[in-house]
Amino acid sequence: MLDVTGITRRFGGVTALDNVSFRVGAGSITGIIGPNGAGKTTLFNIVTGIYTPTSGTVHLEGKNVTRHPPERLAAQGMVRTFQNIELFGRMTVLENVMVGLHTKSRCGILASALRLPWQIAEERRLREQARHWLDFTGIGDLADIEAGNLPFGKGRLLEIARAMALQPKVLLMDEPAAGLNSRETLELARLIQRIRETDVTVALVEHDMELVMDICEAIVVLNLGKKLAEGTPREIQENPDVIAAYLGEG
Ligand SMILES: Nc1ncnc2c1ncn2[C@@H]1O[C@H](COP(=O)(O)OP(=O)(O)OP(=O)(O)O)[C@@H](O)[C@H]1O
Repeated sequence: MLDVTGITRRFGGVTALDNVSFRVGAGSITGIIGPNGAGKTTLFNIVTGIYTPTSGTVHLEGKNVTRHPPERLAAQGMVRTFQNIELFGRMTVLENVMVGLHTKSRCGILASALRLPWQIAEERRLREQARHWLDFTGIGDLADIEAGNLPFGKGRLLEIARAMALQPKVLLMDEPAAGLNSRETLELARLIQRIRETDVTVALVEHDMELVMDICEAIVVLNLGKKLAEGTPREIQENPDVIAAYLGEG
């Protein structure tokens, strides 16, 4: 589904990533982990088109998408969520999802202001889709409140609803559990599993080991810019190099 091959990224004299390759299998939940400074964020930003690699390629379903900007990647089926949630605080929860849908619809926000009959029908269709994804993430009852008034954990669910509304093939999540309490993290785990059940491939960068070990079937470990290991949660937990890298961190 997603093939990352030989990615290197240098920032001046610092090699943040050194020849990193891995594959995210279709229909999998894949975790990318590693101690602080391992290169996870840099890798994520390269895969999602925010940074360009110094060398290496990214393929989505066999197509070379290296250096495609985020909007183009979204249209091709790769959508991401951010660690720092970016919502439109003065819009309602429902409108936040609809804004994303408008970018895909033939009816832009300005055009829809003209209120022609087909535009009204289109608007209704987008509203129903947006409601569907709010229900899916469990915040349908909050549709009409201002997004700025959402508690943090619900904001994260809204961001996921907004990403899912774009109907990605692969969803990349940047530390989805950051800032969540243990109950919210458990709910997030179940939600990510339900996302996968809708045939969306998931890759996540995450510090919460319990979450990663619970839901990922494949894990890639980075350390000091290099791929240290990859395998099942069990293989990773038993890998002496991985244990040493994490002990070294503490
Ligand atoms: N824009 C930049 N300019 C210079 N160096 C950078 C830049 N971005 C990252 N680096 C360096 O690249 C290395 C990898 O950083 P990165 O943020 O990708 O790691 P990380 O695994 O995401 O860490 P953390 O878990 O702490 O978020 C670090 O040495 C960092 O200092």
